[in-house]
Order: sequence, then C-alpha cells, then structure tokens
Amino acid sequence: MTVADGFYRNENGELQAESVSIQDIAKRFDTPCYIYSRAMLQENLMAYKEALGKRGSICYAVKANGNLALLSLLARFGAGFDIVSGGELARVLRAGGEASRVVFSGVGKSAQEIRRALLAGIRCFNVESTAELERIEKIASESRTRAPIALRINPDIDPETHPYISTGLAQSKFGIPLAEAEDIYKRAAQSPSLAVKGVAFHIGSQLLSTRPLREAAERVGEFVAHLQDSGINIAHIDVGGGLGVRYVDEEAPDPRNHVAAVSTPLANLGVELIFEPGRAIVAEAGLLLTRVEYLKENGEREFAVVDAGMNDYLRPALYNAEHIIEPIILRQDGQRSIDVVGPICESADVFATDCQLAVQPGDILAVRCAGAYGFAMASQYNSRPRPAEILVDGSHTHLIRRRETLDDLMRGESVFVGD
Ligand SMILES: Cc1ncc(COP(=O)(O)O)c(C=O)c1O
Ligand SMILES: N[C@@H](CCCC[NH3+])C(=O)O
Repeated sequence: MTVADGFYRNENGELQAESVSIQDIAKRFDTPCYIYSRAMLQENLMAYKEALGKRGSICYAVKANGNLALLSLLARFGAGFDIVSGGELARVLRAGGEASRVVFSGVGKSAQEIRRALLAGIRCFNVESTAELERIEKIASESRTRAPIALRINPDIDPETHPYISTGLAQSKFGIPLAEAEDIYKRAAQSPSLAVKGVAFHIGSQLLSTRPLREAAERVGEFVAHLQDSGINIAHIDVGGGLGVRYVDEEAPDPRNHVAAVSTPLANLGVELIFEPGRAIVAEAGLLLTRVEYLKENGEREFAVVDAGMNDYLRPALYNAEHIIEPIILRQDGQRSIDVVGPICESADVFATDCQLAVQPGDILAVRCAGAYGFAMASQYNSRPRPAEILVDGSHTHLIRRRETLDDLMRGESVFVGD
C-alpha cells in the first residue's frame, strides 16, 4: 500500500479511508470526528527511518498528535519520542513507549516534570536556559543521580515559515544563543550531577525549504567540532523536526531531502543524529469529517455552516492555514463559491473562504491533512465536547477516542454551595 492509498476516491467517486467508506464512518460515529489511516502513519514513519538508516533515530514529536493508539503504533514501528510536558511523558509511557528513547524539549519544564522524567529514565533533557540547567542539576543532585543533557542552541536562522511557528531566530524565546553555549557546556561537563550527551536545535515548523535546515546544521556542526576540540564529548545532535507538508499545492521536501540537508554538514563529526518530526508523520494521515448543518447567504457571500468549529480544528483560525475541503460524495451540479464556517461565536471561525463546492445541508465534508495539530489543539470552547478519533486499519475501524459527553465537559467542576 502506498501513501496515496490511505484516503482516495473509489470507482464511484466516493472518498474512502483505506478499505472503508468514509460516509459509513460518518453514519456510525457521527460528526465531527477525526479519521486516521494506519497505513499512512506507518509509511510516513518508515520513510524517515529508511532515509536515516543507521545514522540515527526518530523521536516523533508527541505534540503533533498524542493519541495513545497512534503513539503505541509508532512505538511498535520503532519510534522514540520528543515530549514537551509531563503529560506527554505519561502518554508515551501509557502507550508502551520506552523512557530511554524519550527526549524532553520545552522552555518551561517544571520541577515536578523534571523529577518525573529523571525518575522514569529519559534519554535526554534538551535544556533551554541556564536557569533550567541549574534546576535540573539541583534535582539530579538531590536524587543522587546524573541527568543526561543537551543544550538547545538557537542558531539564529530564519526558517521562512509562519511567524507563530518560527523558533530559531535570535528574538525567539527558544534555545540558548550560540555565543553563550560554550561556557555553559564547560560548566555542565564539570558537574557530578549532569552528563553531557548532545547538542539540540529546532528552527521552526512547516518548513518548505531545506536551505534553512542545512544552514542551521552547518552552524551547529561548526560549534560541535569546536566543543569536541575542547574535550567535551558530544554523542548526538538532535536536529529537531519541522519538515513541511503539502496542505494545498505547496511543494514540500520529503524526508530524504530533510535527512540529506541536515546530515551532510554533520557527517564527519561521528555523532548519532536524532530527528523529531511531528507534522510530517501524522498530518496527511488524518482528516477531519464535518457535516453541513445549514446554507445561508449574507449579502454577496454564501456560507456552509458546518458542525466542526475552531475549537475542533484551530489551524485556519490561528494561522490562516489553508486546507483542501471536499465532499465525501461528489454532486454533479451546483458548484459555486462558498465560505465554509463553523458554529463558534468568533469571526475567525472560518475553515475556508471562496471554496468551489457543490453542497447541500447534510452533506459530509473532509478537511484533508488534519492529522497534525488537529485534535491536539482542540478545546471545549463554547462548551463543545471534543470530537471522536477513529483509526482505520485496512477494512477495520477502531474508535480510539470516544466523543466527549456533557459530563466530560463539566468533569471536576462543582456548583457554588456557599452563601
Ligand atoms: C522542539 C521541537 N521538536 C519537534 C517539533 C516538531 O515539529 P514539526 O511538527 O514541525 O515536525 C517541534 C514543533 O515545531 C518542536 O518545537
Ligand atoms: N501548532 C502548529 C505547529 C507548532 C509547532 C510547535 N513547535 C501548527 O499547527 O502548525
């Protein structure tokens, strides 16, 4: 099976997920819901693993999609994990992932998160500031252990992507400036509570050119050579993730391009490489299903009001992200310009403007390429229960997260009973 086979139109023009009719999924599980293709997930991970070969390993970025079923599949296919919170660590462990294959990124690790990760025996903390390093050192010392660390370097490279998802520019909150890193490494190397393992960087997400990735690798590679000359042993370089995908008509590099761009400048350093792809593994492997509730016209515009909102899928509202939106069953006539909008009381709750669609109320639409940063960023805004997630595996469908109920919405809250 190839990636193209995950979601495709059958001979009747109806959209399928692997061997299952998506119209049937909508009937059985209701909308809105997320559908994932196991074959695509596996193929996307394998593409990275094959491109990388023995040069390193993959630590899938859990933030892109942390569903337990997907994590357990990825662990089974041989992935390690990049986490950014104690919650993500708990998910990985619950899904059967190995702590020894977990790297911990993020600028705000709490003392409790550090303690738990240390106790679990993670592979490496990607440290983002001197203050964080001191906290990790103190906790490791109190626990009479050595914390494995890498410093996340901010290489000051423009990744040429949306400003909200650029992370490797000098003005960004992420990482440690290159000019300060050497002294911090020298100090860390002397500490009985720290074990220097590597160097890390990550410059941004949805990157459509490998040039900034190559430049960042060159800059970090020179720094690592210098560290090695100064007697600091660096066993791995964590090169982050960030590979973009084709949402509409973008030309996205593939994992081979990513691996080549980054590994070439680092080839002579004798270090293991860690890649942290998120989006490139899950985005295309997922879609969001939604039903047209109403058609309405306001002045010159026609709207299809659908039952998914920005609470279910935030990317269009937050980043003006564009996605292909298409009916599961195509209608012959009536194609016209329509804005696809959600039910949330916010003007940003728009999935697409000026979409060429032939739709009627009750029709089911697919928002393609929604597997990454989809459910992961869903909320209960407007007191809407979050949607179900369904995994398709050949001719089998698995409900891997049930739709939330109204009880779920209010779990943990209480009405005020005082005077
Ligand atoms: C440290 C780190 N690693 C990996 C990723 C995964 O990025 P992407 O989903 O763009 O591959 C991110 C998010 O951009 C990140 O912040
Ligand atoms: N949430 C972002 C990606 C964030 C990357 C986090 N480092 C998106 O949907 O594009």
